[in-house]
Amino acid sequence: MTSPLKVPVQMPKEKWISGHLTSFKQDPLAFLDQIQKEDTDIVRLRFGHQNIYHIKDPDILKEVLVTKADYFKKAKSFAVLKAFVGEGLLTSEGEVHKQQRRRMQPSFTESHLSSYVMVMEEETKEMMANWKLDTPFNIHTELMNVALGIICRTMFGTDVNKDYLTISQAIDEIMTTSTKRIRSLIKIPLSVPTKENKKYVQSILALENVISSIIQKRREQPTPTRTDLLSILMESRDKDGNVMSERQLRDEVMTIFLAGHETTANAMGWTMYHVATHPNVERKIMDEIQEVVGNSNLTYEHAKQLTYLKAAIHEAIRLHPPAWLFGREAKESITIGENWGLHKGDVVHISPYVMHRQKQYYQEPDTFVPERFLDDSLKHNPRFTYLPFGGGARSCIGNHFSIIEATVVLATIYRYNSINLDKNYPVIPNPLITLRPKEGIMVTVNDS
Ligand code: HEM
Repeated sequence: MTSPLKVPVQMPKEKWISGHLTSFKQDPLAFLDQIQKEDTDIVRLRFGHQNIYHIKDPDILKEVLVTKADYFKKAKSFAVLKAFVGEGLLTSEGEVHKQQRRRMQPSFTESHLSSYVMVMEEETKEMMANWKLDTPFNIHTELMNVALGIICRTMFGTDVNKDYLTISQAIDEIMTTSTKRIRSLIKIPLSVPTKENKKYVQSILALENVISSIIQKRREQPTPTRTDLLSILMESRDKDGNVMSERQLRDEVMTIFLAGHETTANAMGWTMYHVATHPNVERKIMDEIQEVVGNSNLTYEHAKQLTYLKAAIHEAIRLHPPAWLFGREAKESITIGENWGLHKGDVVHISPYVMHRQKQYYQEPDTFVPERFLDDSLKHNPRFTYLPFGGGARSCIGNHFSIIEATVVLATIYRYNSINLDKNYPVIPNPLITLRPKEGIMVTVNDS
């Protein structure tokens, strides 16, 4: 006899129509703290008519992301992202996804990563050349621009220097409005010309223009010896010998363009924020850089050896994971964990923010301690207690790229500078699609 399906505990305080969506929208991180406090592996929520199961147990996460992954697809909220990334790697499903992932993987292998280090260092030095000592500035904006420069040069073999302002304004608009649309029960179709829709569509068009000119430039100056991602995408053929459609090419370039710089810039920003509030950590990072790199140019081998800096990056994205919440949707009825029953269409929430702050896996979970990634304290933790890059077949393709990038950029900065937070500007996390510092991070720079 099969045991009856279990129904997870329902979060308290739901509203009649919106369910828990109203309290979630008011303060998403405080809402996640409430979920953290619930003494159960899965918490049941309702956003309007949508059932949501928030999973807190690493073994059940493994089922959703790995062992039973075929029963799930990307969550419905990803439909909003399709307005700008279309059917790129992040949002596509099934065979299209598998084929595209196979095509793009070579750009992320170790041999390619090592060839990107010089560009990463160069872009960082160019950024630093404009810094004025002891004058406050927003380092988060600088990191966004440097990450954008790096992704464009390494993946698409071009730079977009003159477009920084247009791009950053468009991205801010897209992030804010998409988040609003994801959290609205009623979404006004983009074809309806409301003021908000018009601004949103214009921002998407502004990015599309940037992407089109990247592709156009390559068409006008093809270089057969190139091996960057753009060449791979433009030259690869399917089993019938056909090249990728214009639309697919645009979607993949847009996906890498967006997913490849915003998240890494946030990871670097949060690391700099935590390091600035822990001067002893900054000192250790500087000493390590001096010991490993000395007076040489930074290389991939150096980056691999900067273990303390990398521990600080991992610790920062433990506390402030750029991808703080993502989801899946059940394609059919299925049970997970101890016979918890999900129906077709139910949504599963996975939050690195929640997983990374669980007391049973992290001592003093809210404290910044890079050393925990170097000693044995996390050794016995189950696999999905740390998942800043997701897991399974849909895990982040840019995982190693972003860690190398953050290591090279931050090593180049801390090699020459000490960074102090400007106390007049508090740093507040803003959970949009990614977890960003709300008004950026104001700092002053001193010689080290
Ligand atoms: C610290 C930086 C980054 C973080 C925290 C991050 C996080 C994530 C997470 C959590 C996922 C999985 C989402 C899901 O399962 O629904 C993901 C997927 C993805 N990421 Fe990243 N990412 C980062 C950097 C990058 C970079 C540098 C690139 C590209 C150069 C990139 C491209 C992608 C793509 C294309 C996917 C979809 C992969 C697939 O479904 O096959 N990401 N990322």
